[in-house]
Formats: sequence, C-alpha cells, structure tokens
Amino acid sequence: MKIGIIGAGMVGGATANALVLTGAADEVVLVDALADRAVAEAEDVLHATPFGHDARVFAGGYDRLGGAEVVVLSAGVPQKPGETRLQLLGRNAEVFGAVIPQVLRAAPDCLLVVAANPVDVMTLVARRLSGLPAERVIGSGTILDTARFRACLAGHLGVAPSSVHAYVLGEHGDSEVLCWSQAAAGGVPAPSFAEQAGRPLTAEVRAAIDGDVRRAAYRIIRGKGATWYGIAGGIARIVRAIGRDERAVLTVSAVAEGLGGGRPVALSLPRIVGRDGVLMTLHPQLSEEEQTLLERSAAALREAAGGRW
Ligand SMILES: NC(=O)C1=CN([C@@H]2O[C@H](COP(=O)(O)OP(=O)(O)OC[C@H]3O[C@@H](n4cnc5c(N)ncnc54)[C@H](O)[C@@H]3O)[C@@H](O)[C@H]2O)C=CC1
Ligand SMILES: CC(=O)C(=O)O
Repeated sequence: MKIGIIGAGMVGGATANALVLTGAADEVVLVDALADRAVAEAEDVLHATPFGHDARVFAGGYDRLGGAEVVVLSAGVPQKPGETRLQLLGRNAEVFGAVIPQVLRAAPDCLLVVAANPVDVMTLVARRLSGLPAERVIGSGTILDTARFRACLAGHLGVAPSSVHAYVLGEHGDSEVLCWSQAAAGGVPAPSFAEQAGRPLTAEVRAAIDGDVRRAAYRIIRGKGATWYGIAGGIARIVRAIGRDERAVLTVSAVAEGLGGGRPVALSLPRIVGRDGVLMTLHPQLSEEEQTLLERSAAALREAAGGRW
C-alpha cells in the first residue's frame, strides 16, 4: 500500500519508520515545506528497510502522492513545554488550509489520517476542508492514550499490556476519559484481576495511573522536547487496519453528530477500522460518571472549535 506523509518532522519521520518496520506500507512518500528535511528523513528511513520489510521510501512534492491510499497529516507546530494541544489550533488550521487542497488534487481517493494537534479539532478541520465523508477522515485521537492506559495498568497488574483491554475516550487531551468501568485483563474485570494478583486498584493507584496517562505528553515534552514513538506506533496500527481491511476496534477520532447536543465534534470512541476507514462506531456501556465526563469532553472540544469549525 502507498502511504503519503505530509510533515516530515519528528512524528512524520517516526511514522515512516514504523510503517516500514511493521510492514504496514510498501511505498512511503514524505512531503514537507522544508524539502531537504523530507529528503534526509526518507533516506534515513530507507536504510532501515533491510531490517524490516522491503519498501520504497522517497521524498517529493505533492505530485508524488498519486495513488496514495492513505495520507497522514503530521504537518504543523508541536507544543512547547507547558503549552496545551488546544493552543495550537489557529496555527495548525492554517497549515491544513494550505496542505489539504494539494493532497486532494494529487490523491483524490485517499483516506486522511490526522495526527497534528489538537488532533480532534484538526480532524473536524480536515473533514470540513476536504469535503470527504466523515468515515474517510480519521484522527489518531486517543489511540495513543489508550496505549498509555494499557501500558500503565499492565505495569501495575504485572501482566502483558497486550492482555489488558482498557480504553481512553473523548478528547486526546486534558479532558480525556479513562474508562475504568470497562477495564479488564485476560477477560477478568480489572478490579477483580488486581485483587487476585494482590495489587488492588485503590483510589490512590487509579489517581496515579490517571495522571501518568493524562500528563504523559507534558512530561515527555519537558524531558525531550516532543513525543513521537508512541504516536508513530499508533498511526502504523491504524494504517495496517486499513491496508489489511482488519475491522480492528481502535479508539480513533471521527466527526460524530449529537454527542451531548449541539454542533458535531470529532472525538474518540471505539471504532471498527477497515479498508474504507471508520466502518462503525461503538458506544460502550459507561458508568454515569464516565458518560458525564465524556459529554463534558465533547463540550470542551465544541467550545475549542468555536463557531468556525
Ligand atoms: N496525535 C498525537 O497523538 C500526536 C500529535 N503530535 C502533533 O503532530 C504535529 C507534528 O509534530 P512534530 O513532528 O513533533 O513537529 P515537527 O516540527 O518536528 O514537524 C512538523 C513538520 O511539519 C512541517 N510543516 C509545517 N508547515 C507545513 C506546511 N504548510 N506544509 C508542509 N509541511 C509543513 C515542518 O516543516 C516540520 O518538518 C504537532 O501538531 C504535534 O502536536 C505529536 C505527537 C503526538
Ligand atoms: C504530543 C501529544 O499529543 C502526545 O504525545 O500525546
């Protein structure tokens, strides 16, 4: 499958690398306003292919996107230490205004996978600017937060993250909702697993895990300036689900009507992802508190989008 990546910075470069190492793509085109950056990133990633999967990796202009089935949008500014994702909206919406028409001219049948932050509002922006059906504009959303939740909970329970099922829903950001009521390991509800393992999920433990998940980006940005490996893994996972028509359930962002009333917003819910994008949205049975928090998250995103998007 041919994948385009617009924005060959930390996220775009790491995503190209994850795509070739996992075999999710057999052709990757990197496009960036800084042409030299894209060329260097493509060359570096190409050199990883003998250790992963054969793939053509190159840089170029938008004209090289012809035939791309998925285009990843990672162009834009990242957060500075202490900055929230929502503070990036104005700058990154402007970038998408320049990028999206060029993408669609070259690859009119592509699916868009949005990574730039604030990713939920940027998914709404991409949907509006592209005019594509909602199911063909997928935000990485909380796929990363869900991975963080699974990793942190697994660490506490002493079990492999792949054996933990636990979702983060709503905004990829400060108002996200960790769904403790549905968390499970090996098919056993997390509280019961924790008791059996002698590692109870006390209020303190839950608060610590919540902080580890919700504040992860802030900590990593303080430590190394930006985050990129986690999201690159998440995007490669989405691309693989599309390329292999997996119908995998992933927490990704898409424009949804009606959540909490008012204008449509994009936010994350568990969604079935396959060849044509989002095939179905699932509505998990949340506790009353989680449902309220999810509606609050939708309201925060609606407010951030303002009347404009
Ligand atoms: N969704 C998620 O979970 C995550 C999202 N991000 C977001 O991804 C975005 C990119 O982050 P980084 O790669 O760290 O930033 P970066 O600054 O390393 O890379 C951004 C790239 O976009 C390019 N660019 C800017 N304007 C452009 C335009 N008009 N046309 C083409 N290229 C353009 C820049 O030249 C630069 O190479 C940020 O908005 C960041 O917040 C980062 C990590 C996780
Ligand atoms: C930067 C960002 O959105 C993250 O790592 O969660």
